Amino acid sequence: MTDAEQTPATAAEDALRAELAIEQEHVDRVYAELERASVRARLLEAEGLSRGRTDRVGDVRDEEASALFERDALMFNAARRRASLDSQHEGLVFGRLDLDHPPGPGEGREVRYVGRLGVRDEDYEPLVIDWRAPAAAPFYRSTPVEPLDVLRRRVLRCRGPRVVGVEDDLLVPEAPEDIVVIGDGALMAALTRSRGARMRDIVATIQQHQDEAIRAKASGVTEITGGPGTGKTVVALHRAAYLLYSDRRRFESGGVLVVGPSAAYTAYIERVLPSLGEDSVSLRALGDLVDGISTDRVDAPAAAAVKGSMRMRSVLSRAVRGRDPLAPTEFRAMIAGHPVRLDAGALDRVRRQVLRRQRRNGSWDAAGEALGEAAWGTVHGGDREEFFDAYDDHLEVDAFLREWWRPLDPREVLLWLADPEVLARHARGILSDAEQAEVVASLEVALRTGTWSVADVALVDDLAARLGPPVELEQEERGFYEIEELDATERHGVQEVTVGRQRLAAVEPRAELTPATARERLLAGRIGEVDEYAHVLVDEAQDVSPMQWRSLGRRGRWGSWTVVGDAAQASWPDPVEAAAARDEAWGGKEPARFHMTTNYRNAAEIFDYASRVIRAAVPDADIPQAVRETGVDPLDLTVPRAELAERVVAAARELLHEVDGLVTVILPASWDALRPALGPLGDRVVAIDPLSTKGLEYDATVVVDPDAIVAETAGGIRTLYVVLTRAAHRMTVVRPDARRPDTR
Ligand SMILES: Nc1ncnc2c1ncn2[C@@H]1O[C@H](COP(=O)(O)OP(=O)(O)OP(=O)(O)O)[C@@H](O)[C@H]1O
Repeated sequence: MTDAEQTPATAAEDALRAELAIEQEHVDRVYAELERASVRARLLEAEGLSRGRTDRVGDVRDEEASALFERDALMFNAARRRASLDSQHEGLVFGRLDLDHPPGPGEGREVRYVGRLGVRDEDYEPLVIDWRAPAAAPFYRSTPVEPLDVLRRRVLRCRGPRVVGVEDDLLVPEAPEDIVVIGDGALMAALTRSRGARMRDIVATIQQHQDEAIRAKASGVTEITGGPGTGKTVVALHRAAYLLYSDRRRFESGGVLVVGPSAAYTAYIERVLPSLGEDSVSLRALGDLVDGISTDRVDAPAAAAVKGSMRMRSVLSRAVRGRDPLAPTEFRAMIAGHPVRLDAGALDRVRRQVLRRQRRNGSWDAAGEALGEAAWGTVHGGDREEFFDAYDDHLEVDAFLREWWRPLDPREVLLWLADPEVLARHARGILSDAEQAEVVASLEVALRTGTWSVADVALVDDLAARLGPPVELEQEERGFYEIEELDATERHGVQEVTVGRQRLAAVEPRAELTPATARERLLAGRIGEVDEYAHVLVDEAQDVSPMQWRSLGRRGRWGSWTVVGDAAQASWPDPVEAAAARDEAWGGKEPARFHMTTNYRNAAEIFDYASRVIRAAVPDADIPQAVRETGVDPLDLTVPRAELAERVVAAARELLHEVDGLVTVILPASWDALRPALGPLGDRVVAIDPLSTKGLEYDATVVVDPDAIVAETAGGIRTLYVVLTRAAHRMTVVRPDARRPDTR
């Protein structure tokens, strides 16, 4: 076939083949260089010389700093990460820029490759530039209006080391002859692809406005807002990777904490940072924020609202200063020949006096001294020094203190509030009777099920901060051996033993070993101390309660913040109180704000449907622009209530034919019984409750009974809006007919 006879289709295929071959050649060079680096790294390691970490210093915005990178160390890192990149079938090299610099220094043509990490050849020439380096910025920043010397931006699609596709954007009105342009643009290609069970990184197609948020300055607070699907989460994660790159010393040693609403969310995003080469970031759900507790159980909305409110602060403060229900209410002893008696009122005064200045768990000595002074105050006559010598060595005093001032576990203090009388004492004038009843009922659920709720975690954290870290009491020799022996006697059926006047709890099995009862399960293990971070990234910030903001604030006291949210998706009932708590957590810093306005997730038809729903209820909702049309409207089916289950199954089955990825059926609690009916459809169909869909996305969704979703969740219509914006490609809504009787 001559050139003249070649059809347009074959010409395009030939052009593509030729371009793929050119790119493959470069990618092969990169992998060969990495192979050499990996051999060198192994040698270094064998010699014990490897540091395993780059020595980067300063801010990489300063191009000069790149000269400080130590090549071998950099390459070691690169080699170490290659294995994980290969296993994920992600491209190490994903971009190419063809630049044409104007006359002056460095004028003329230049080709730059952009990838997940920087690789240099033996002459220190860059083969690939790390996407976060300043030299890669034009890859994200160039536009036809401001091309930044870029002629063509090319996205390479690789499977492992193999180049399988390219997509080009031309940045100048007309391409020079040698510049071939392929495809319709990488962004649309990426958005049309099927979604997996895990979020993917977007390094190859970050948009200009997203790049600005990613590279925003590292200090202070960066706030990213925008409607559903605008890339807030994925941008924030790329920002975390950028911060680690730009100031690794500060952020790797200080730590970066990423917090999301649920364990399902952290599982969904967990691949993004490793695929960008960062695995030193700590991902936590709000229910896992405190070491020693891990939960995803949520309270009923009314209880969660009370427990998350700032008013709980005062209740907890009173509880910590209040009387330990297990503490003795009288102190009696014969000290240096003086009978001493302190009643409950006197003991209360001593306790309040100590706690005015010190935290409970760190004040054993102070409590002992104050008790001694109070005891001495009741003695008439006698020698003070003699009295205190006897007091200090008195076994009964020690035994009393061990009960009266025992170290308190914050979880135990929270459980005190399950007693309505105790709660009423501490919550008087703060919580209404109905609110107190909610708290009691929710703690009863904890005691019944042996599981904390997500809202409890912030309360435990607050109490832990008030109580101070638990201290191990020194074991008196006598007590120590006896307690050990008591464990043995228990095995012989001994139920209760007394040392002096102290009853020991030796009969209780150790919670960590045999968490038999629900209460023991609640108290098993230990509450860890607060880890502080150099950067805290909070996603779905609109749902964080005031008490949860306090927990986060403790972790980011000295750090910088990235906060991501959309008020229209909020399920927290008091946004004003939450905003005040949030500002307090940030230390009153004024945020740098970035607002995202393009919805990259939903097909325009799906998002139109969702935005009509939210606009009716929240006219000022932040509505982004959806960029991708499929030509297929969502289906909205009203079916007889008795047929709902089979119609949902049929809808899910239908969608399985239309998409490649997951079909997710979103079920309000009242339709939860429908789950087993979905089982036979296989593992591409999953069922989930409305609240757990926060931050997630699927190829297709079946939304069951939207009115029930509104009625049964704290966020009401806002939760429904979240649910309606989860599908990328297809959505079917199935609602029971309210007018038809419940029969076929
Ligand atoms: N530049 C981009 N290139 C390719 N895909 C993108 C880009 N920006 C966003 N996306 C995709 O759009 C989808 C939505 O992104 P993301 O989940 O971060 O949005 P969000 O604003 O956090 O949404 P929501 O608030 O609804 O949870 C994701 O699949 C993400 O990968």
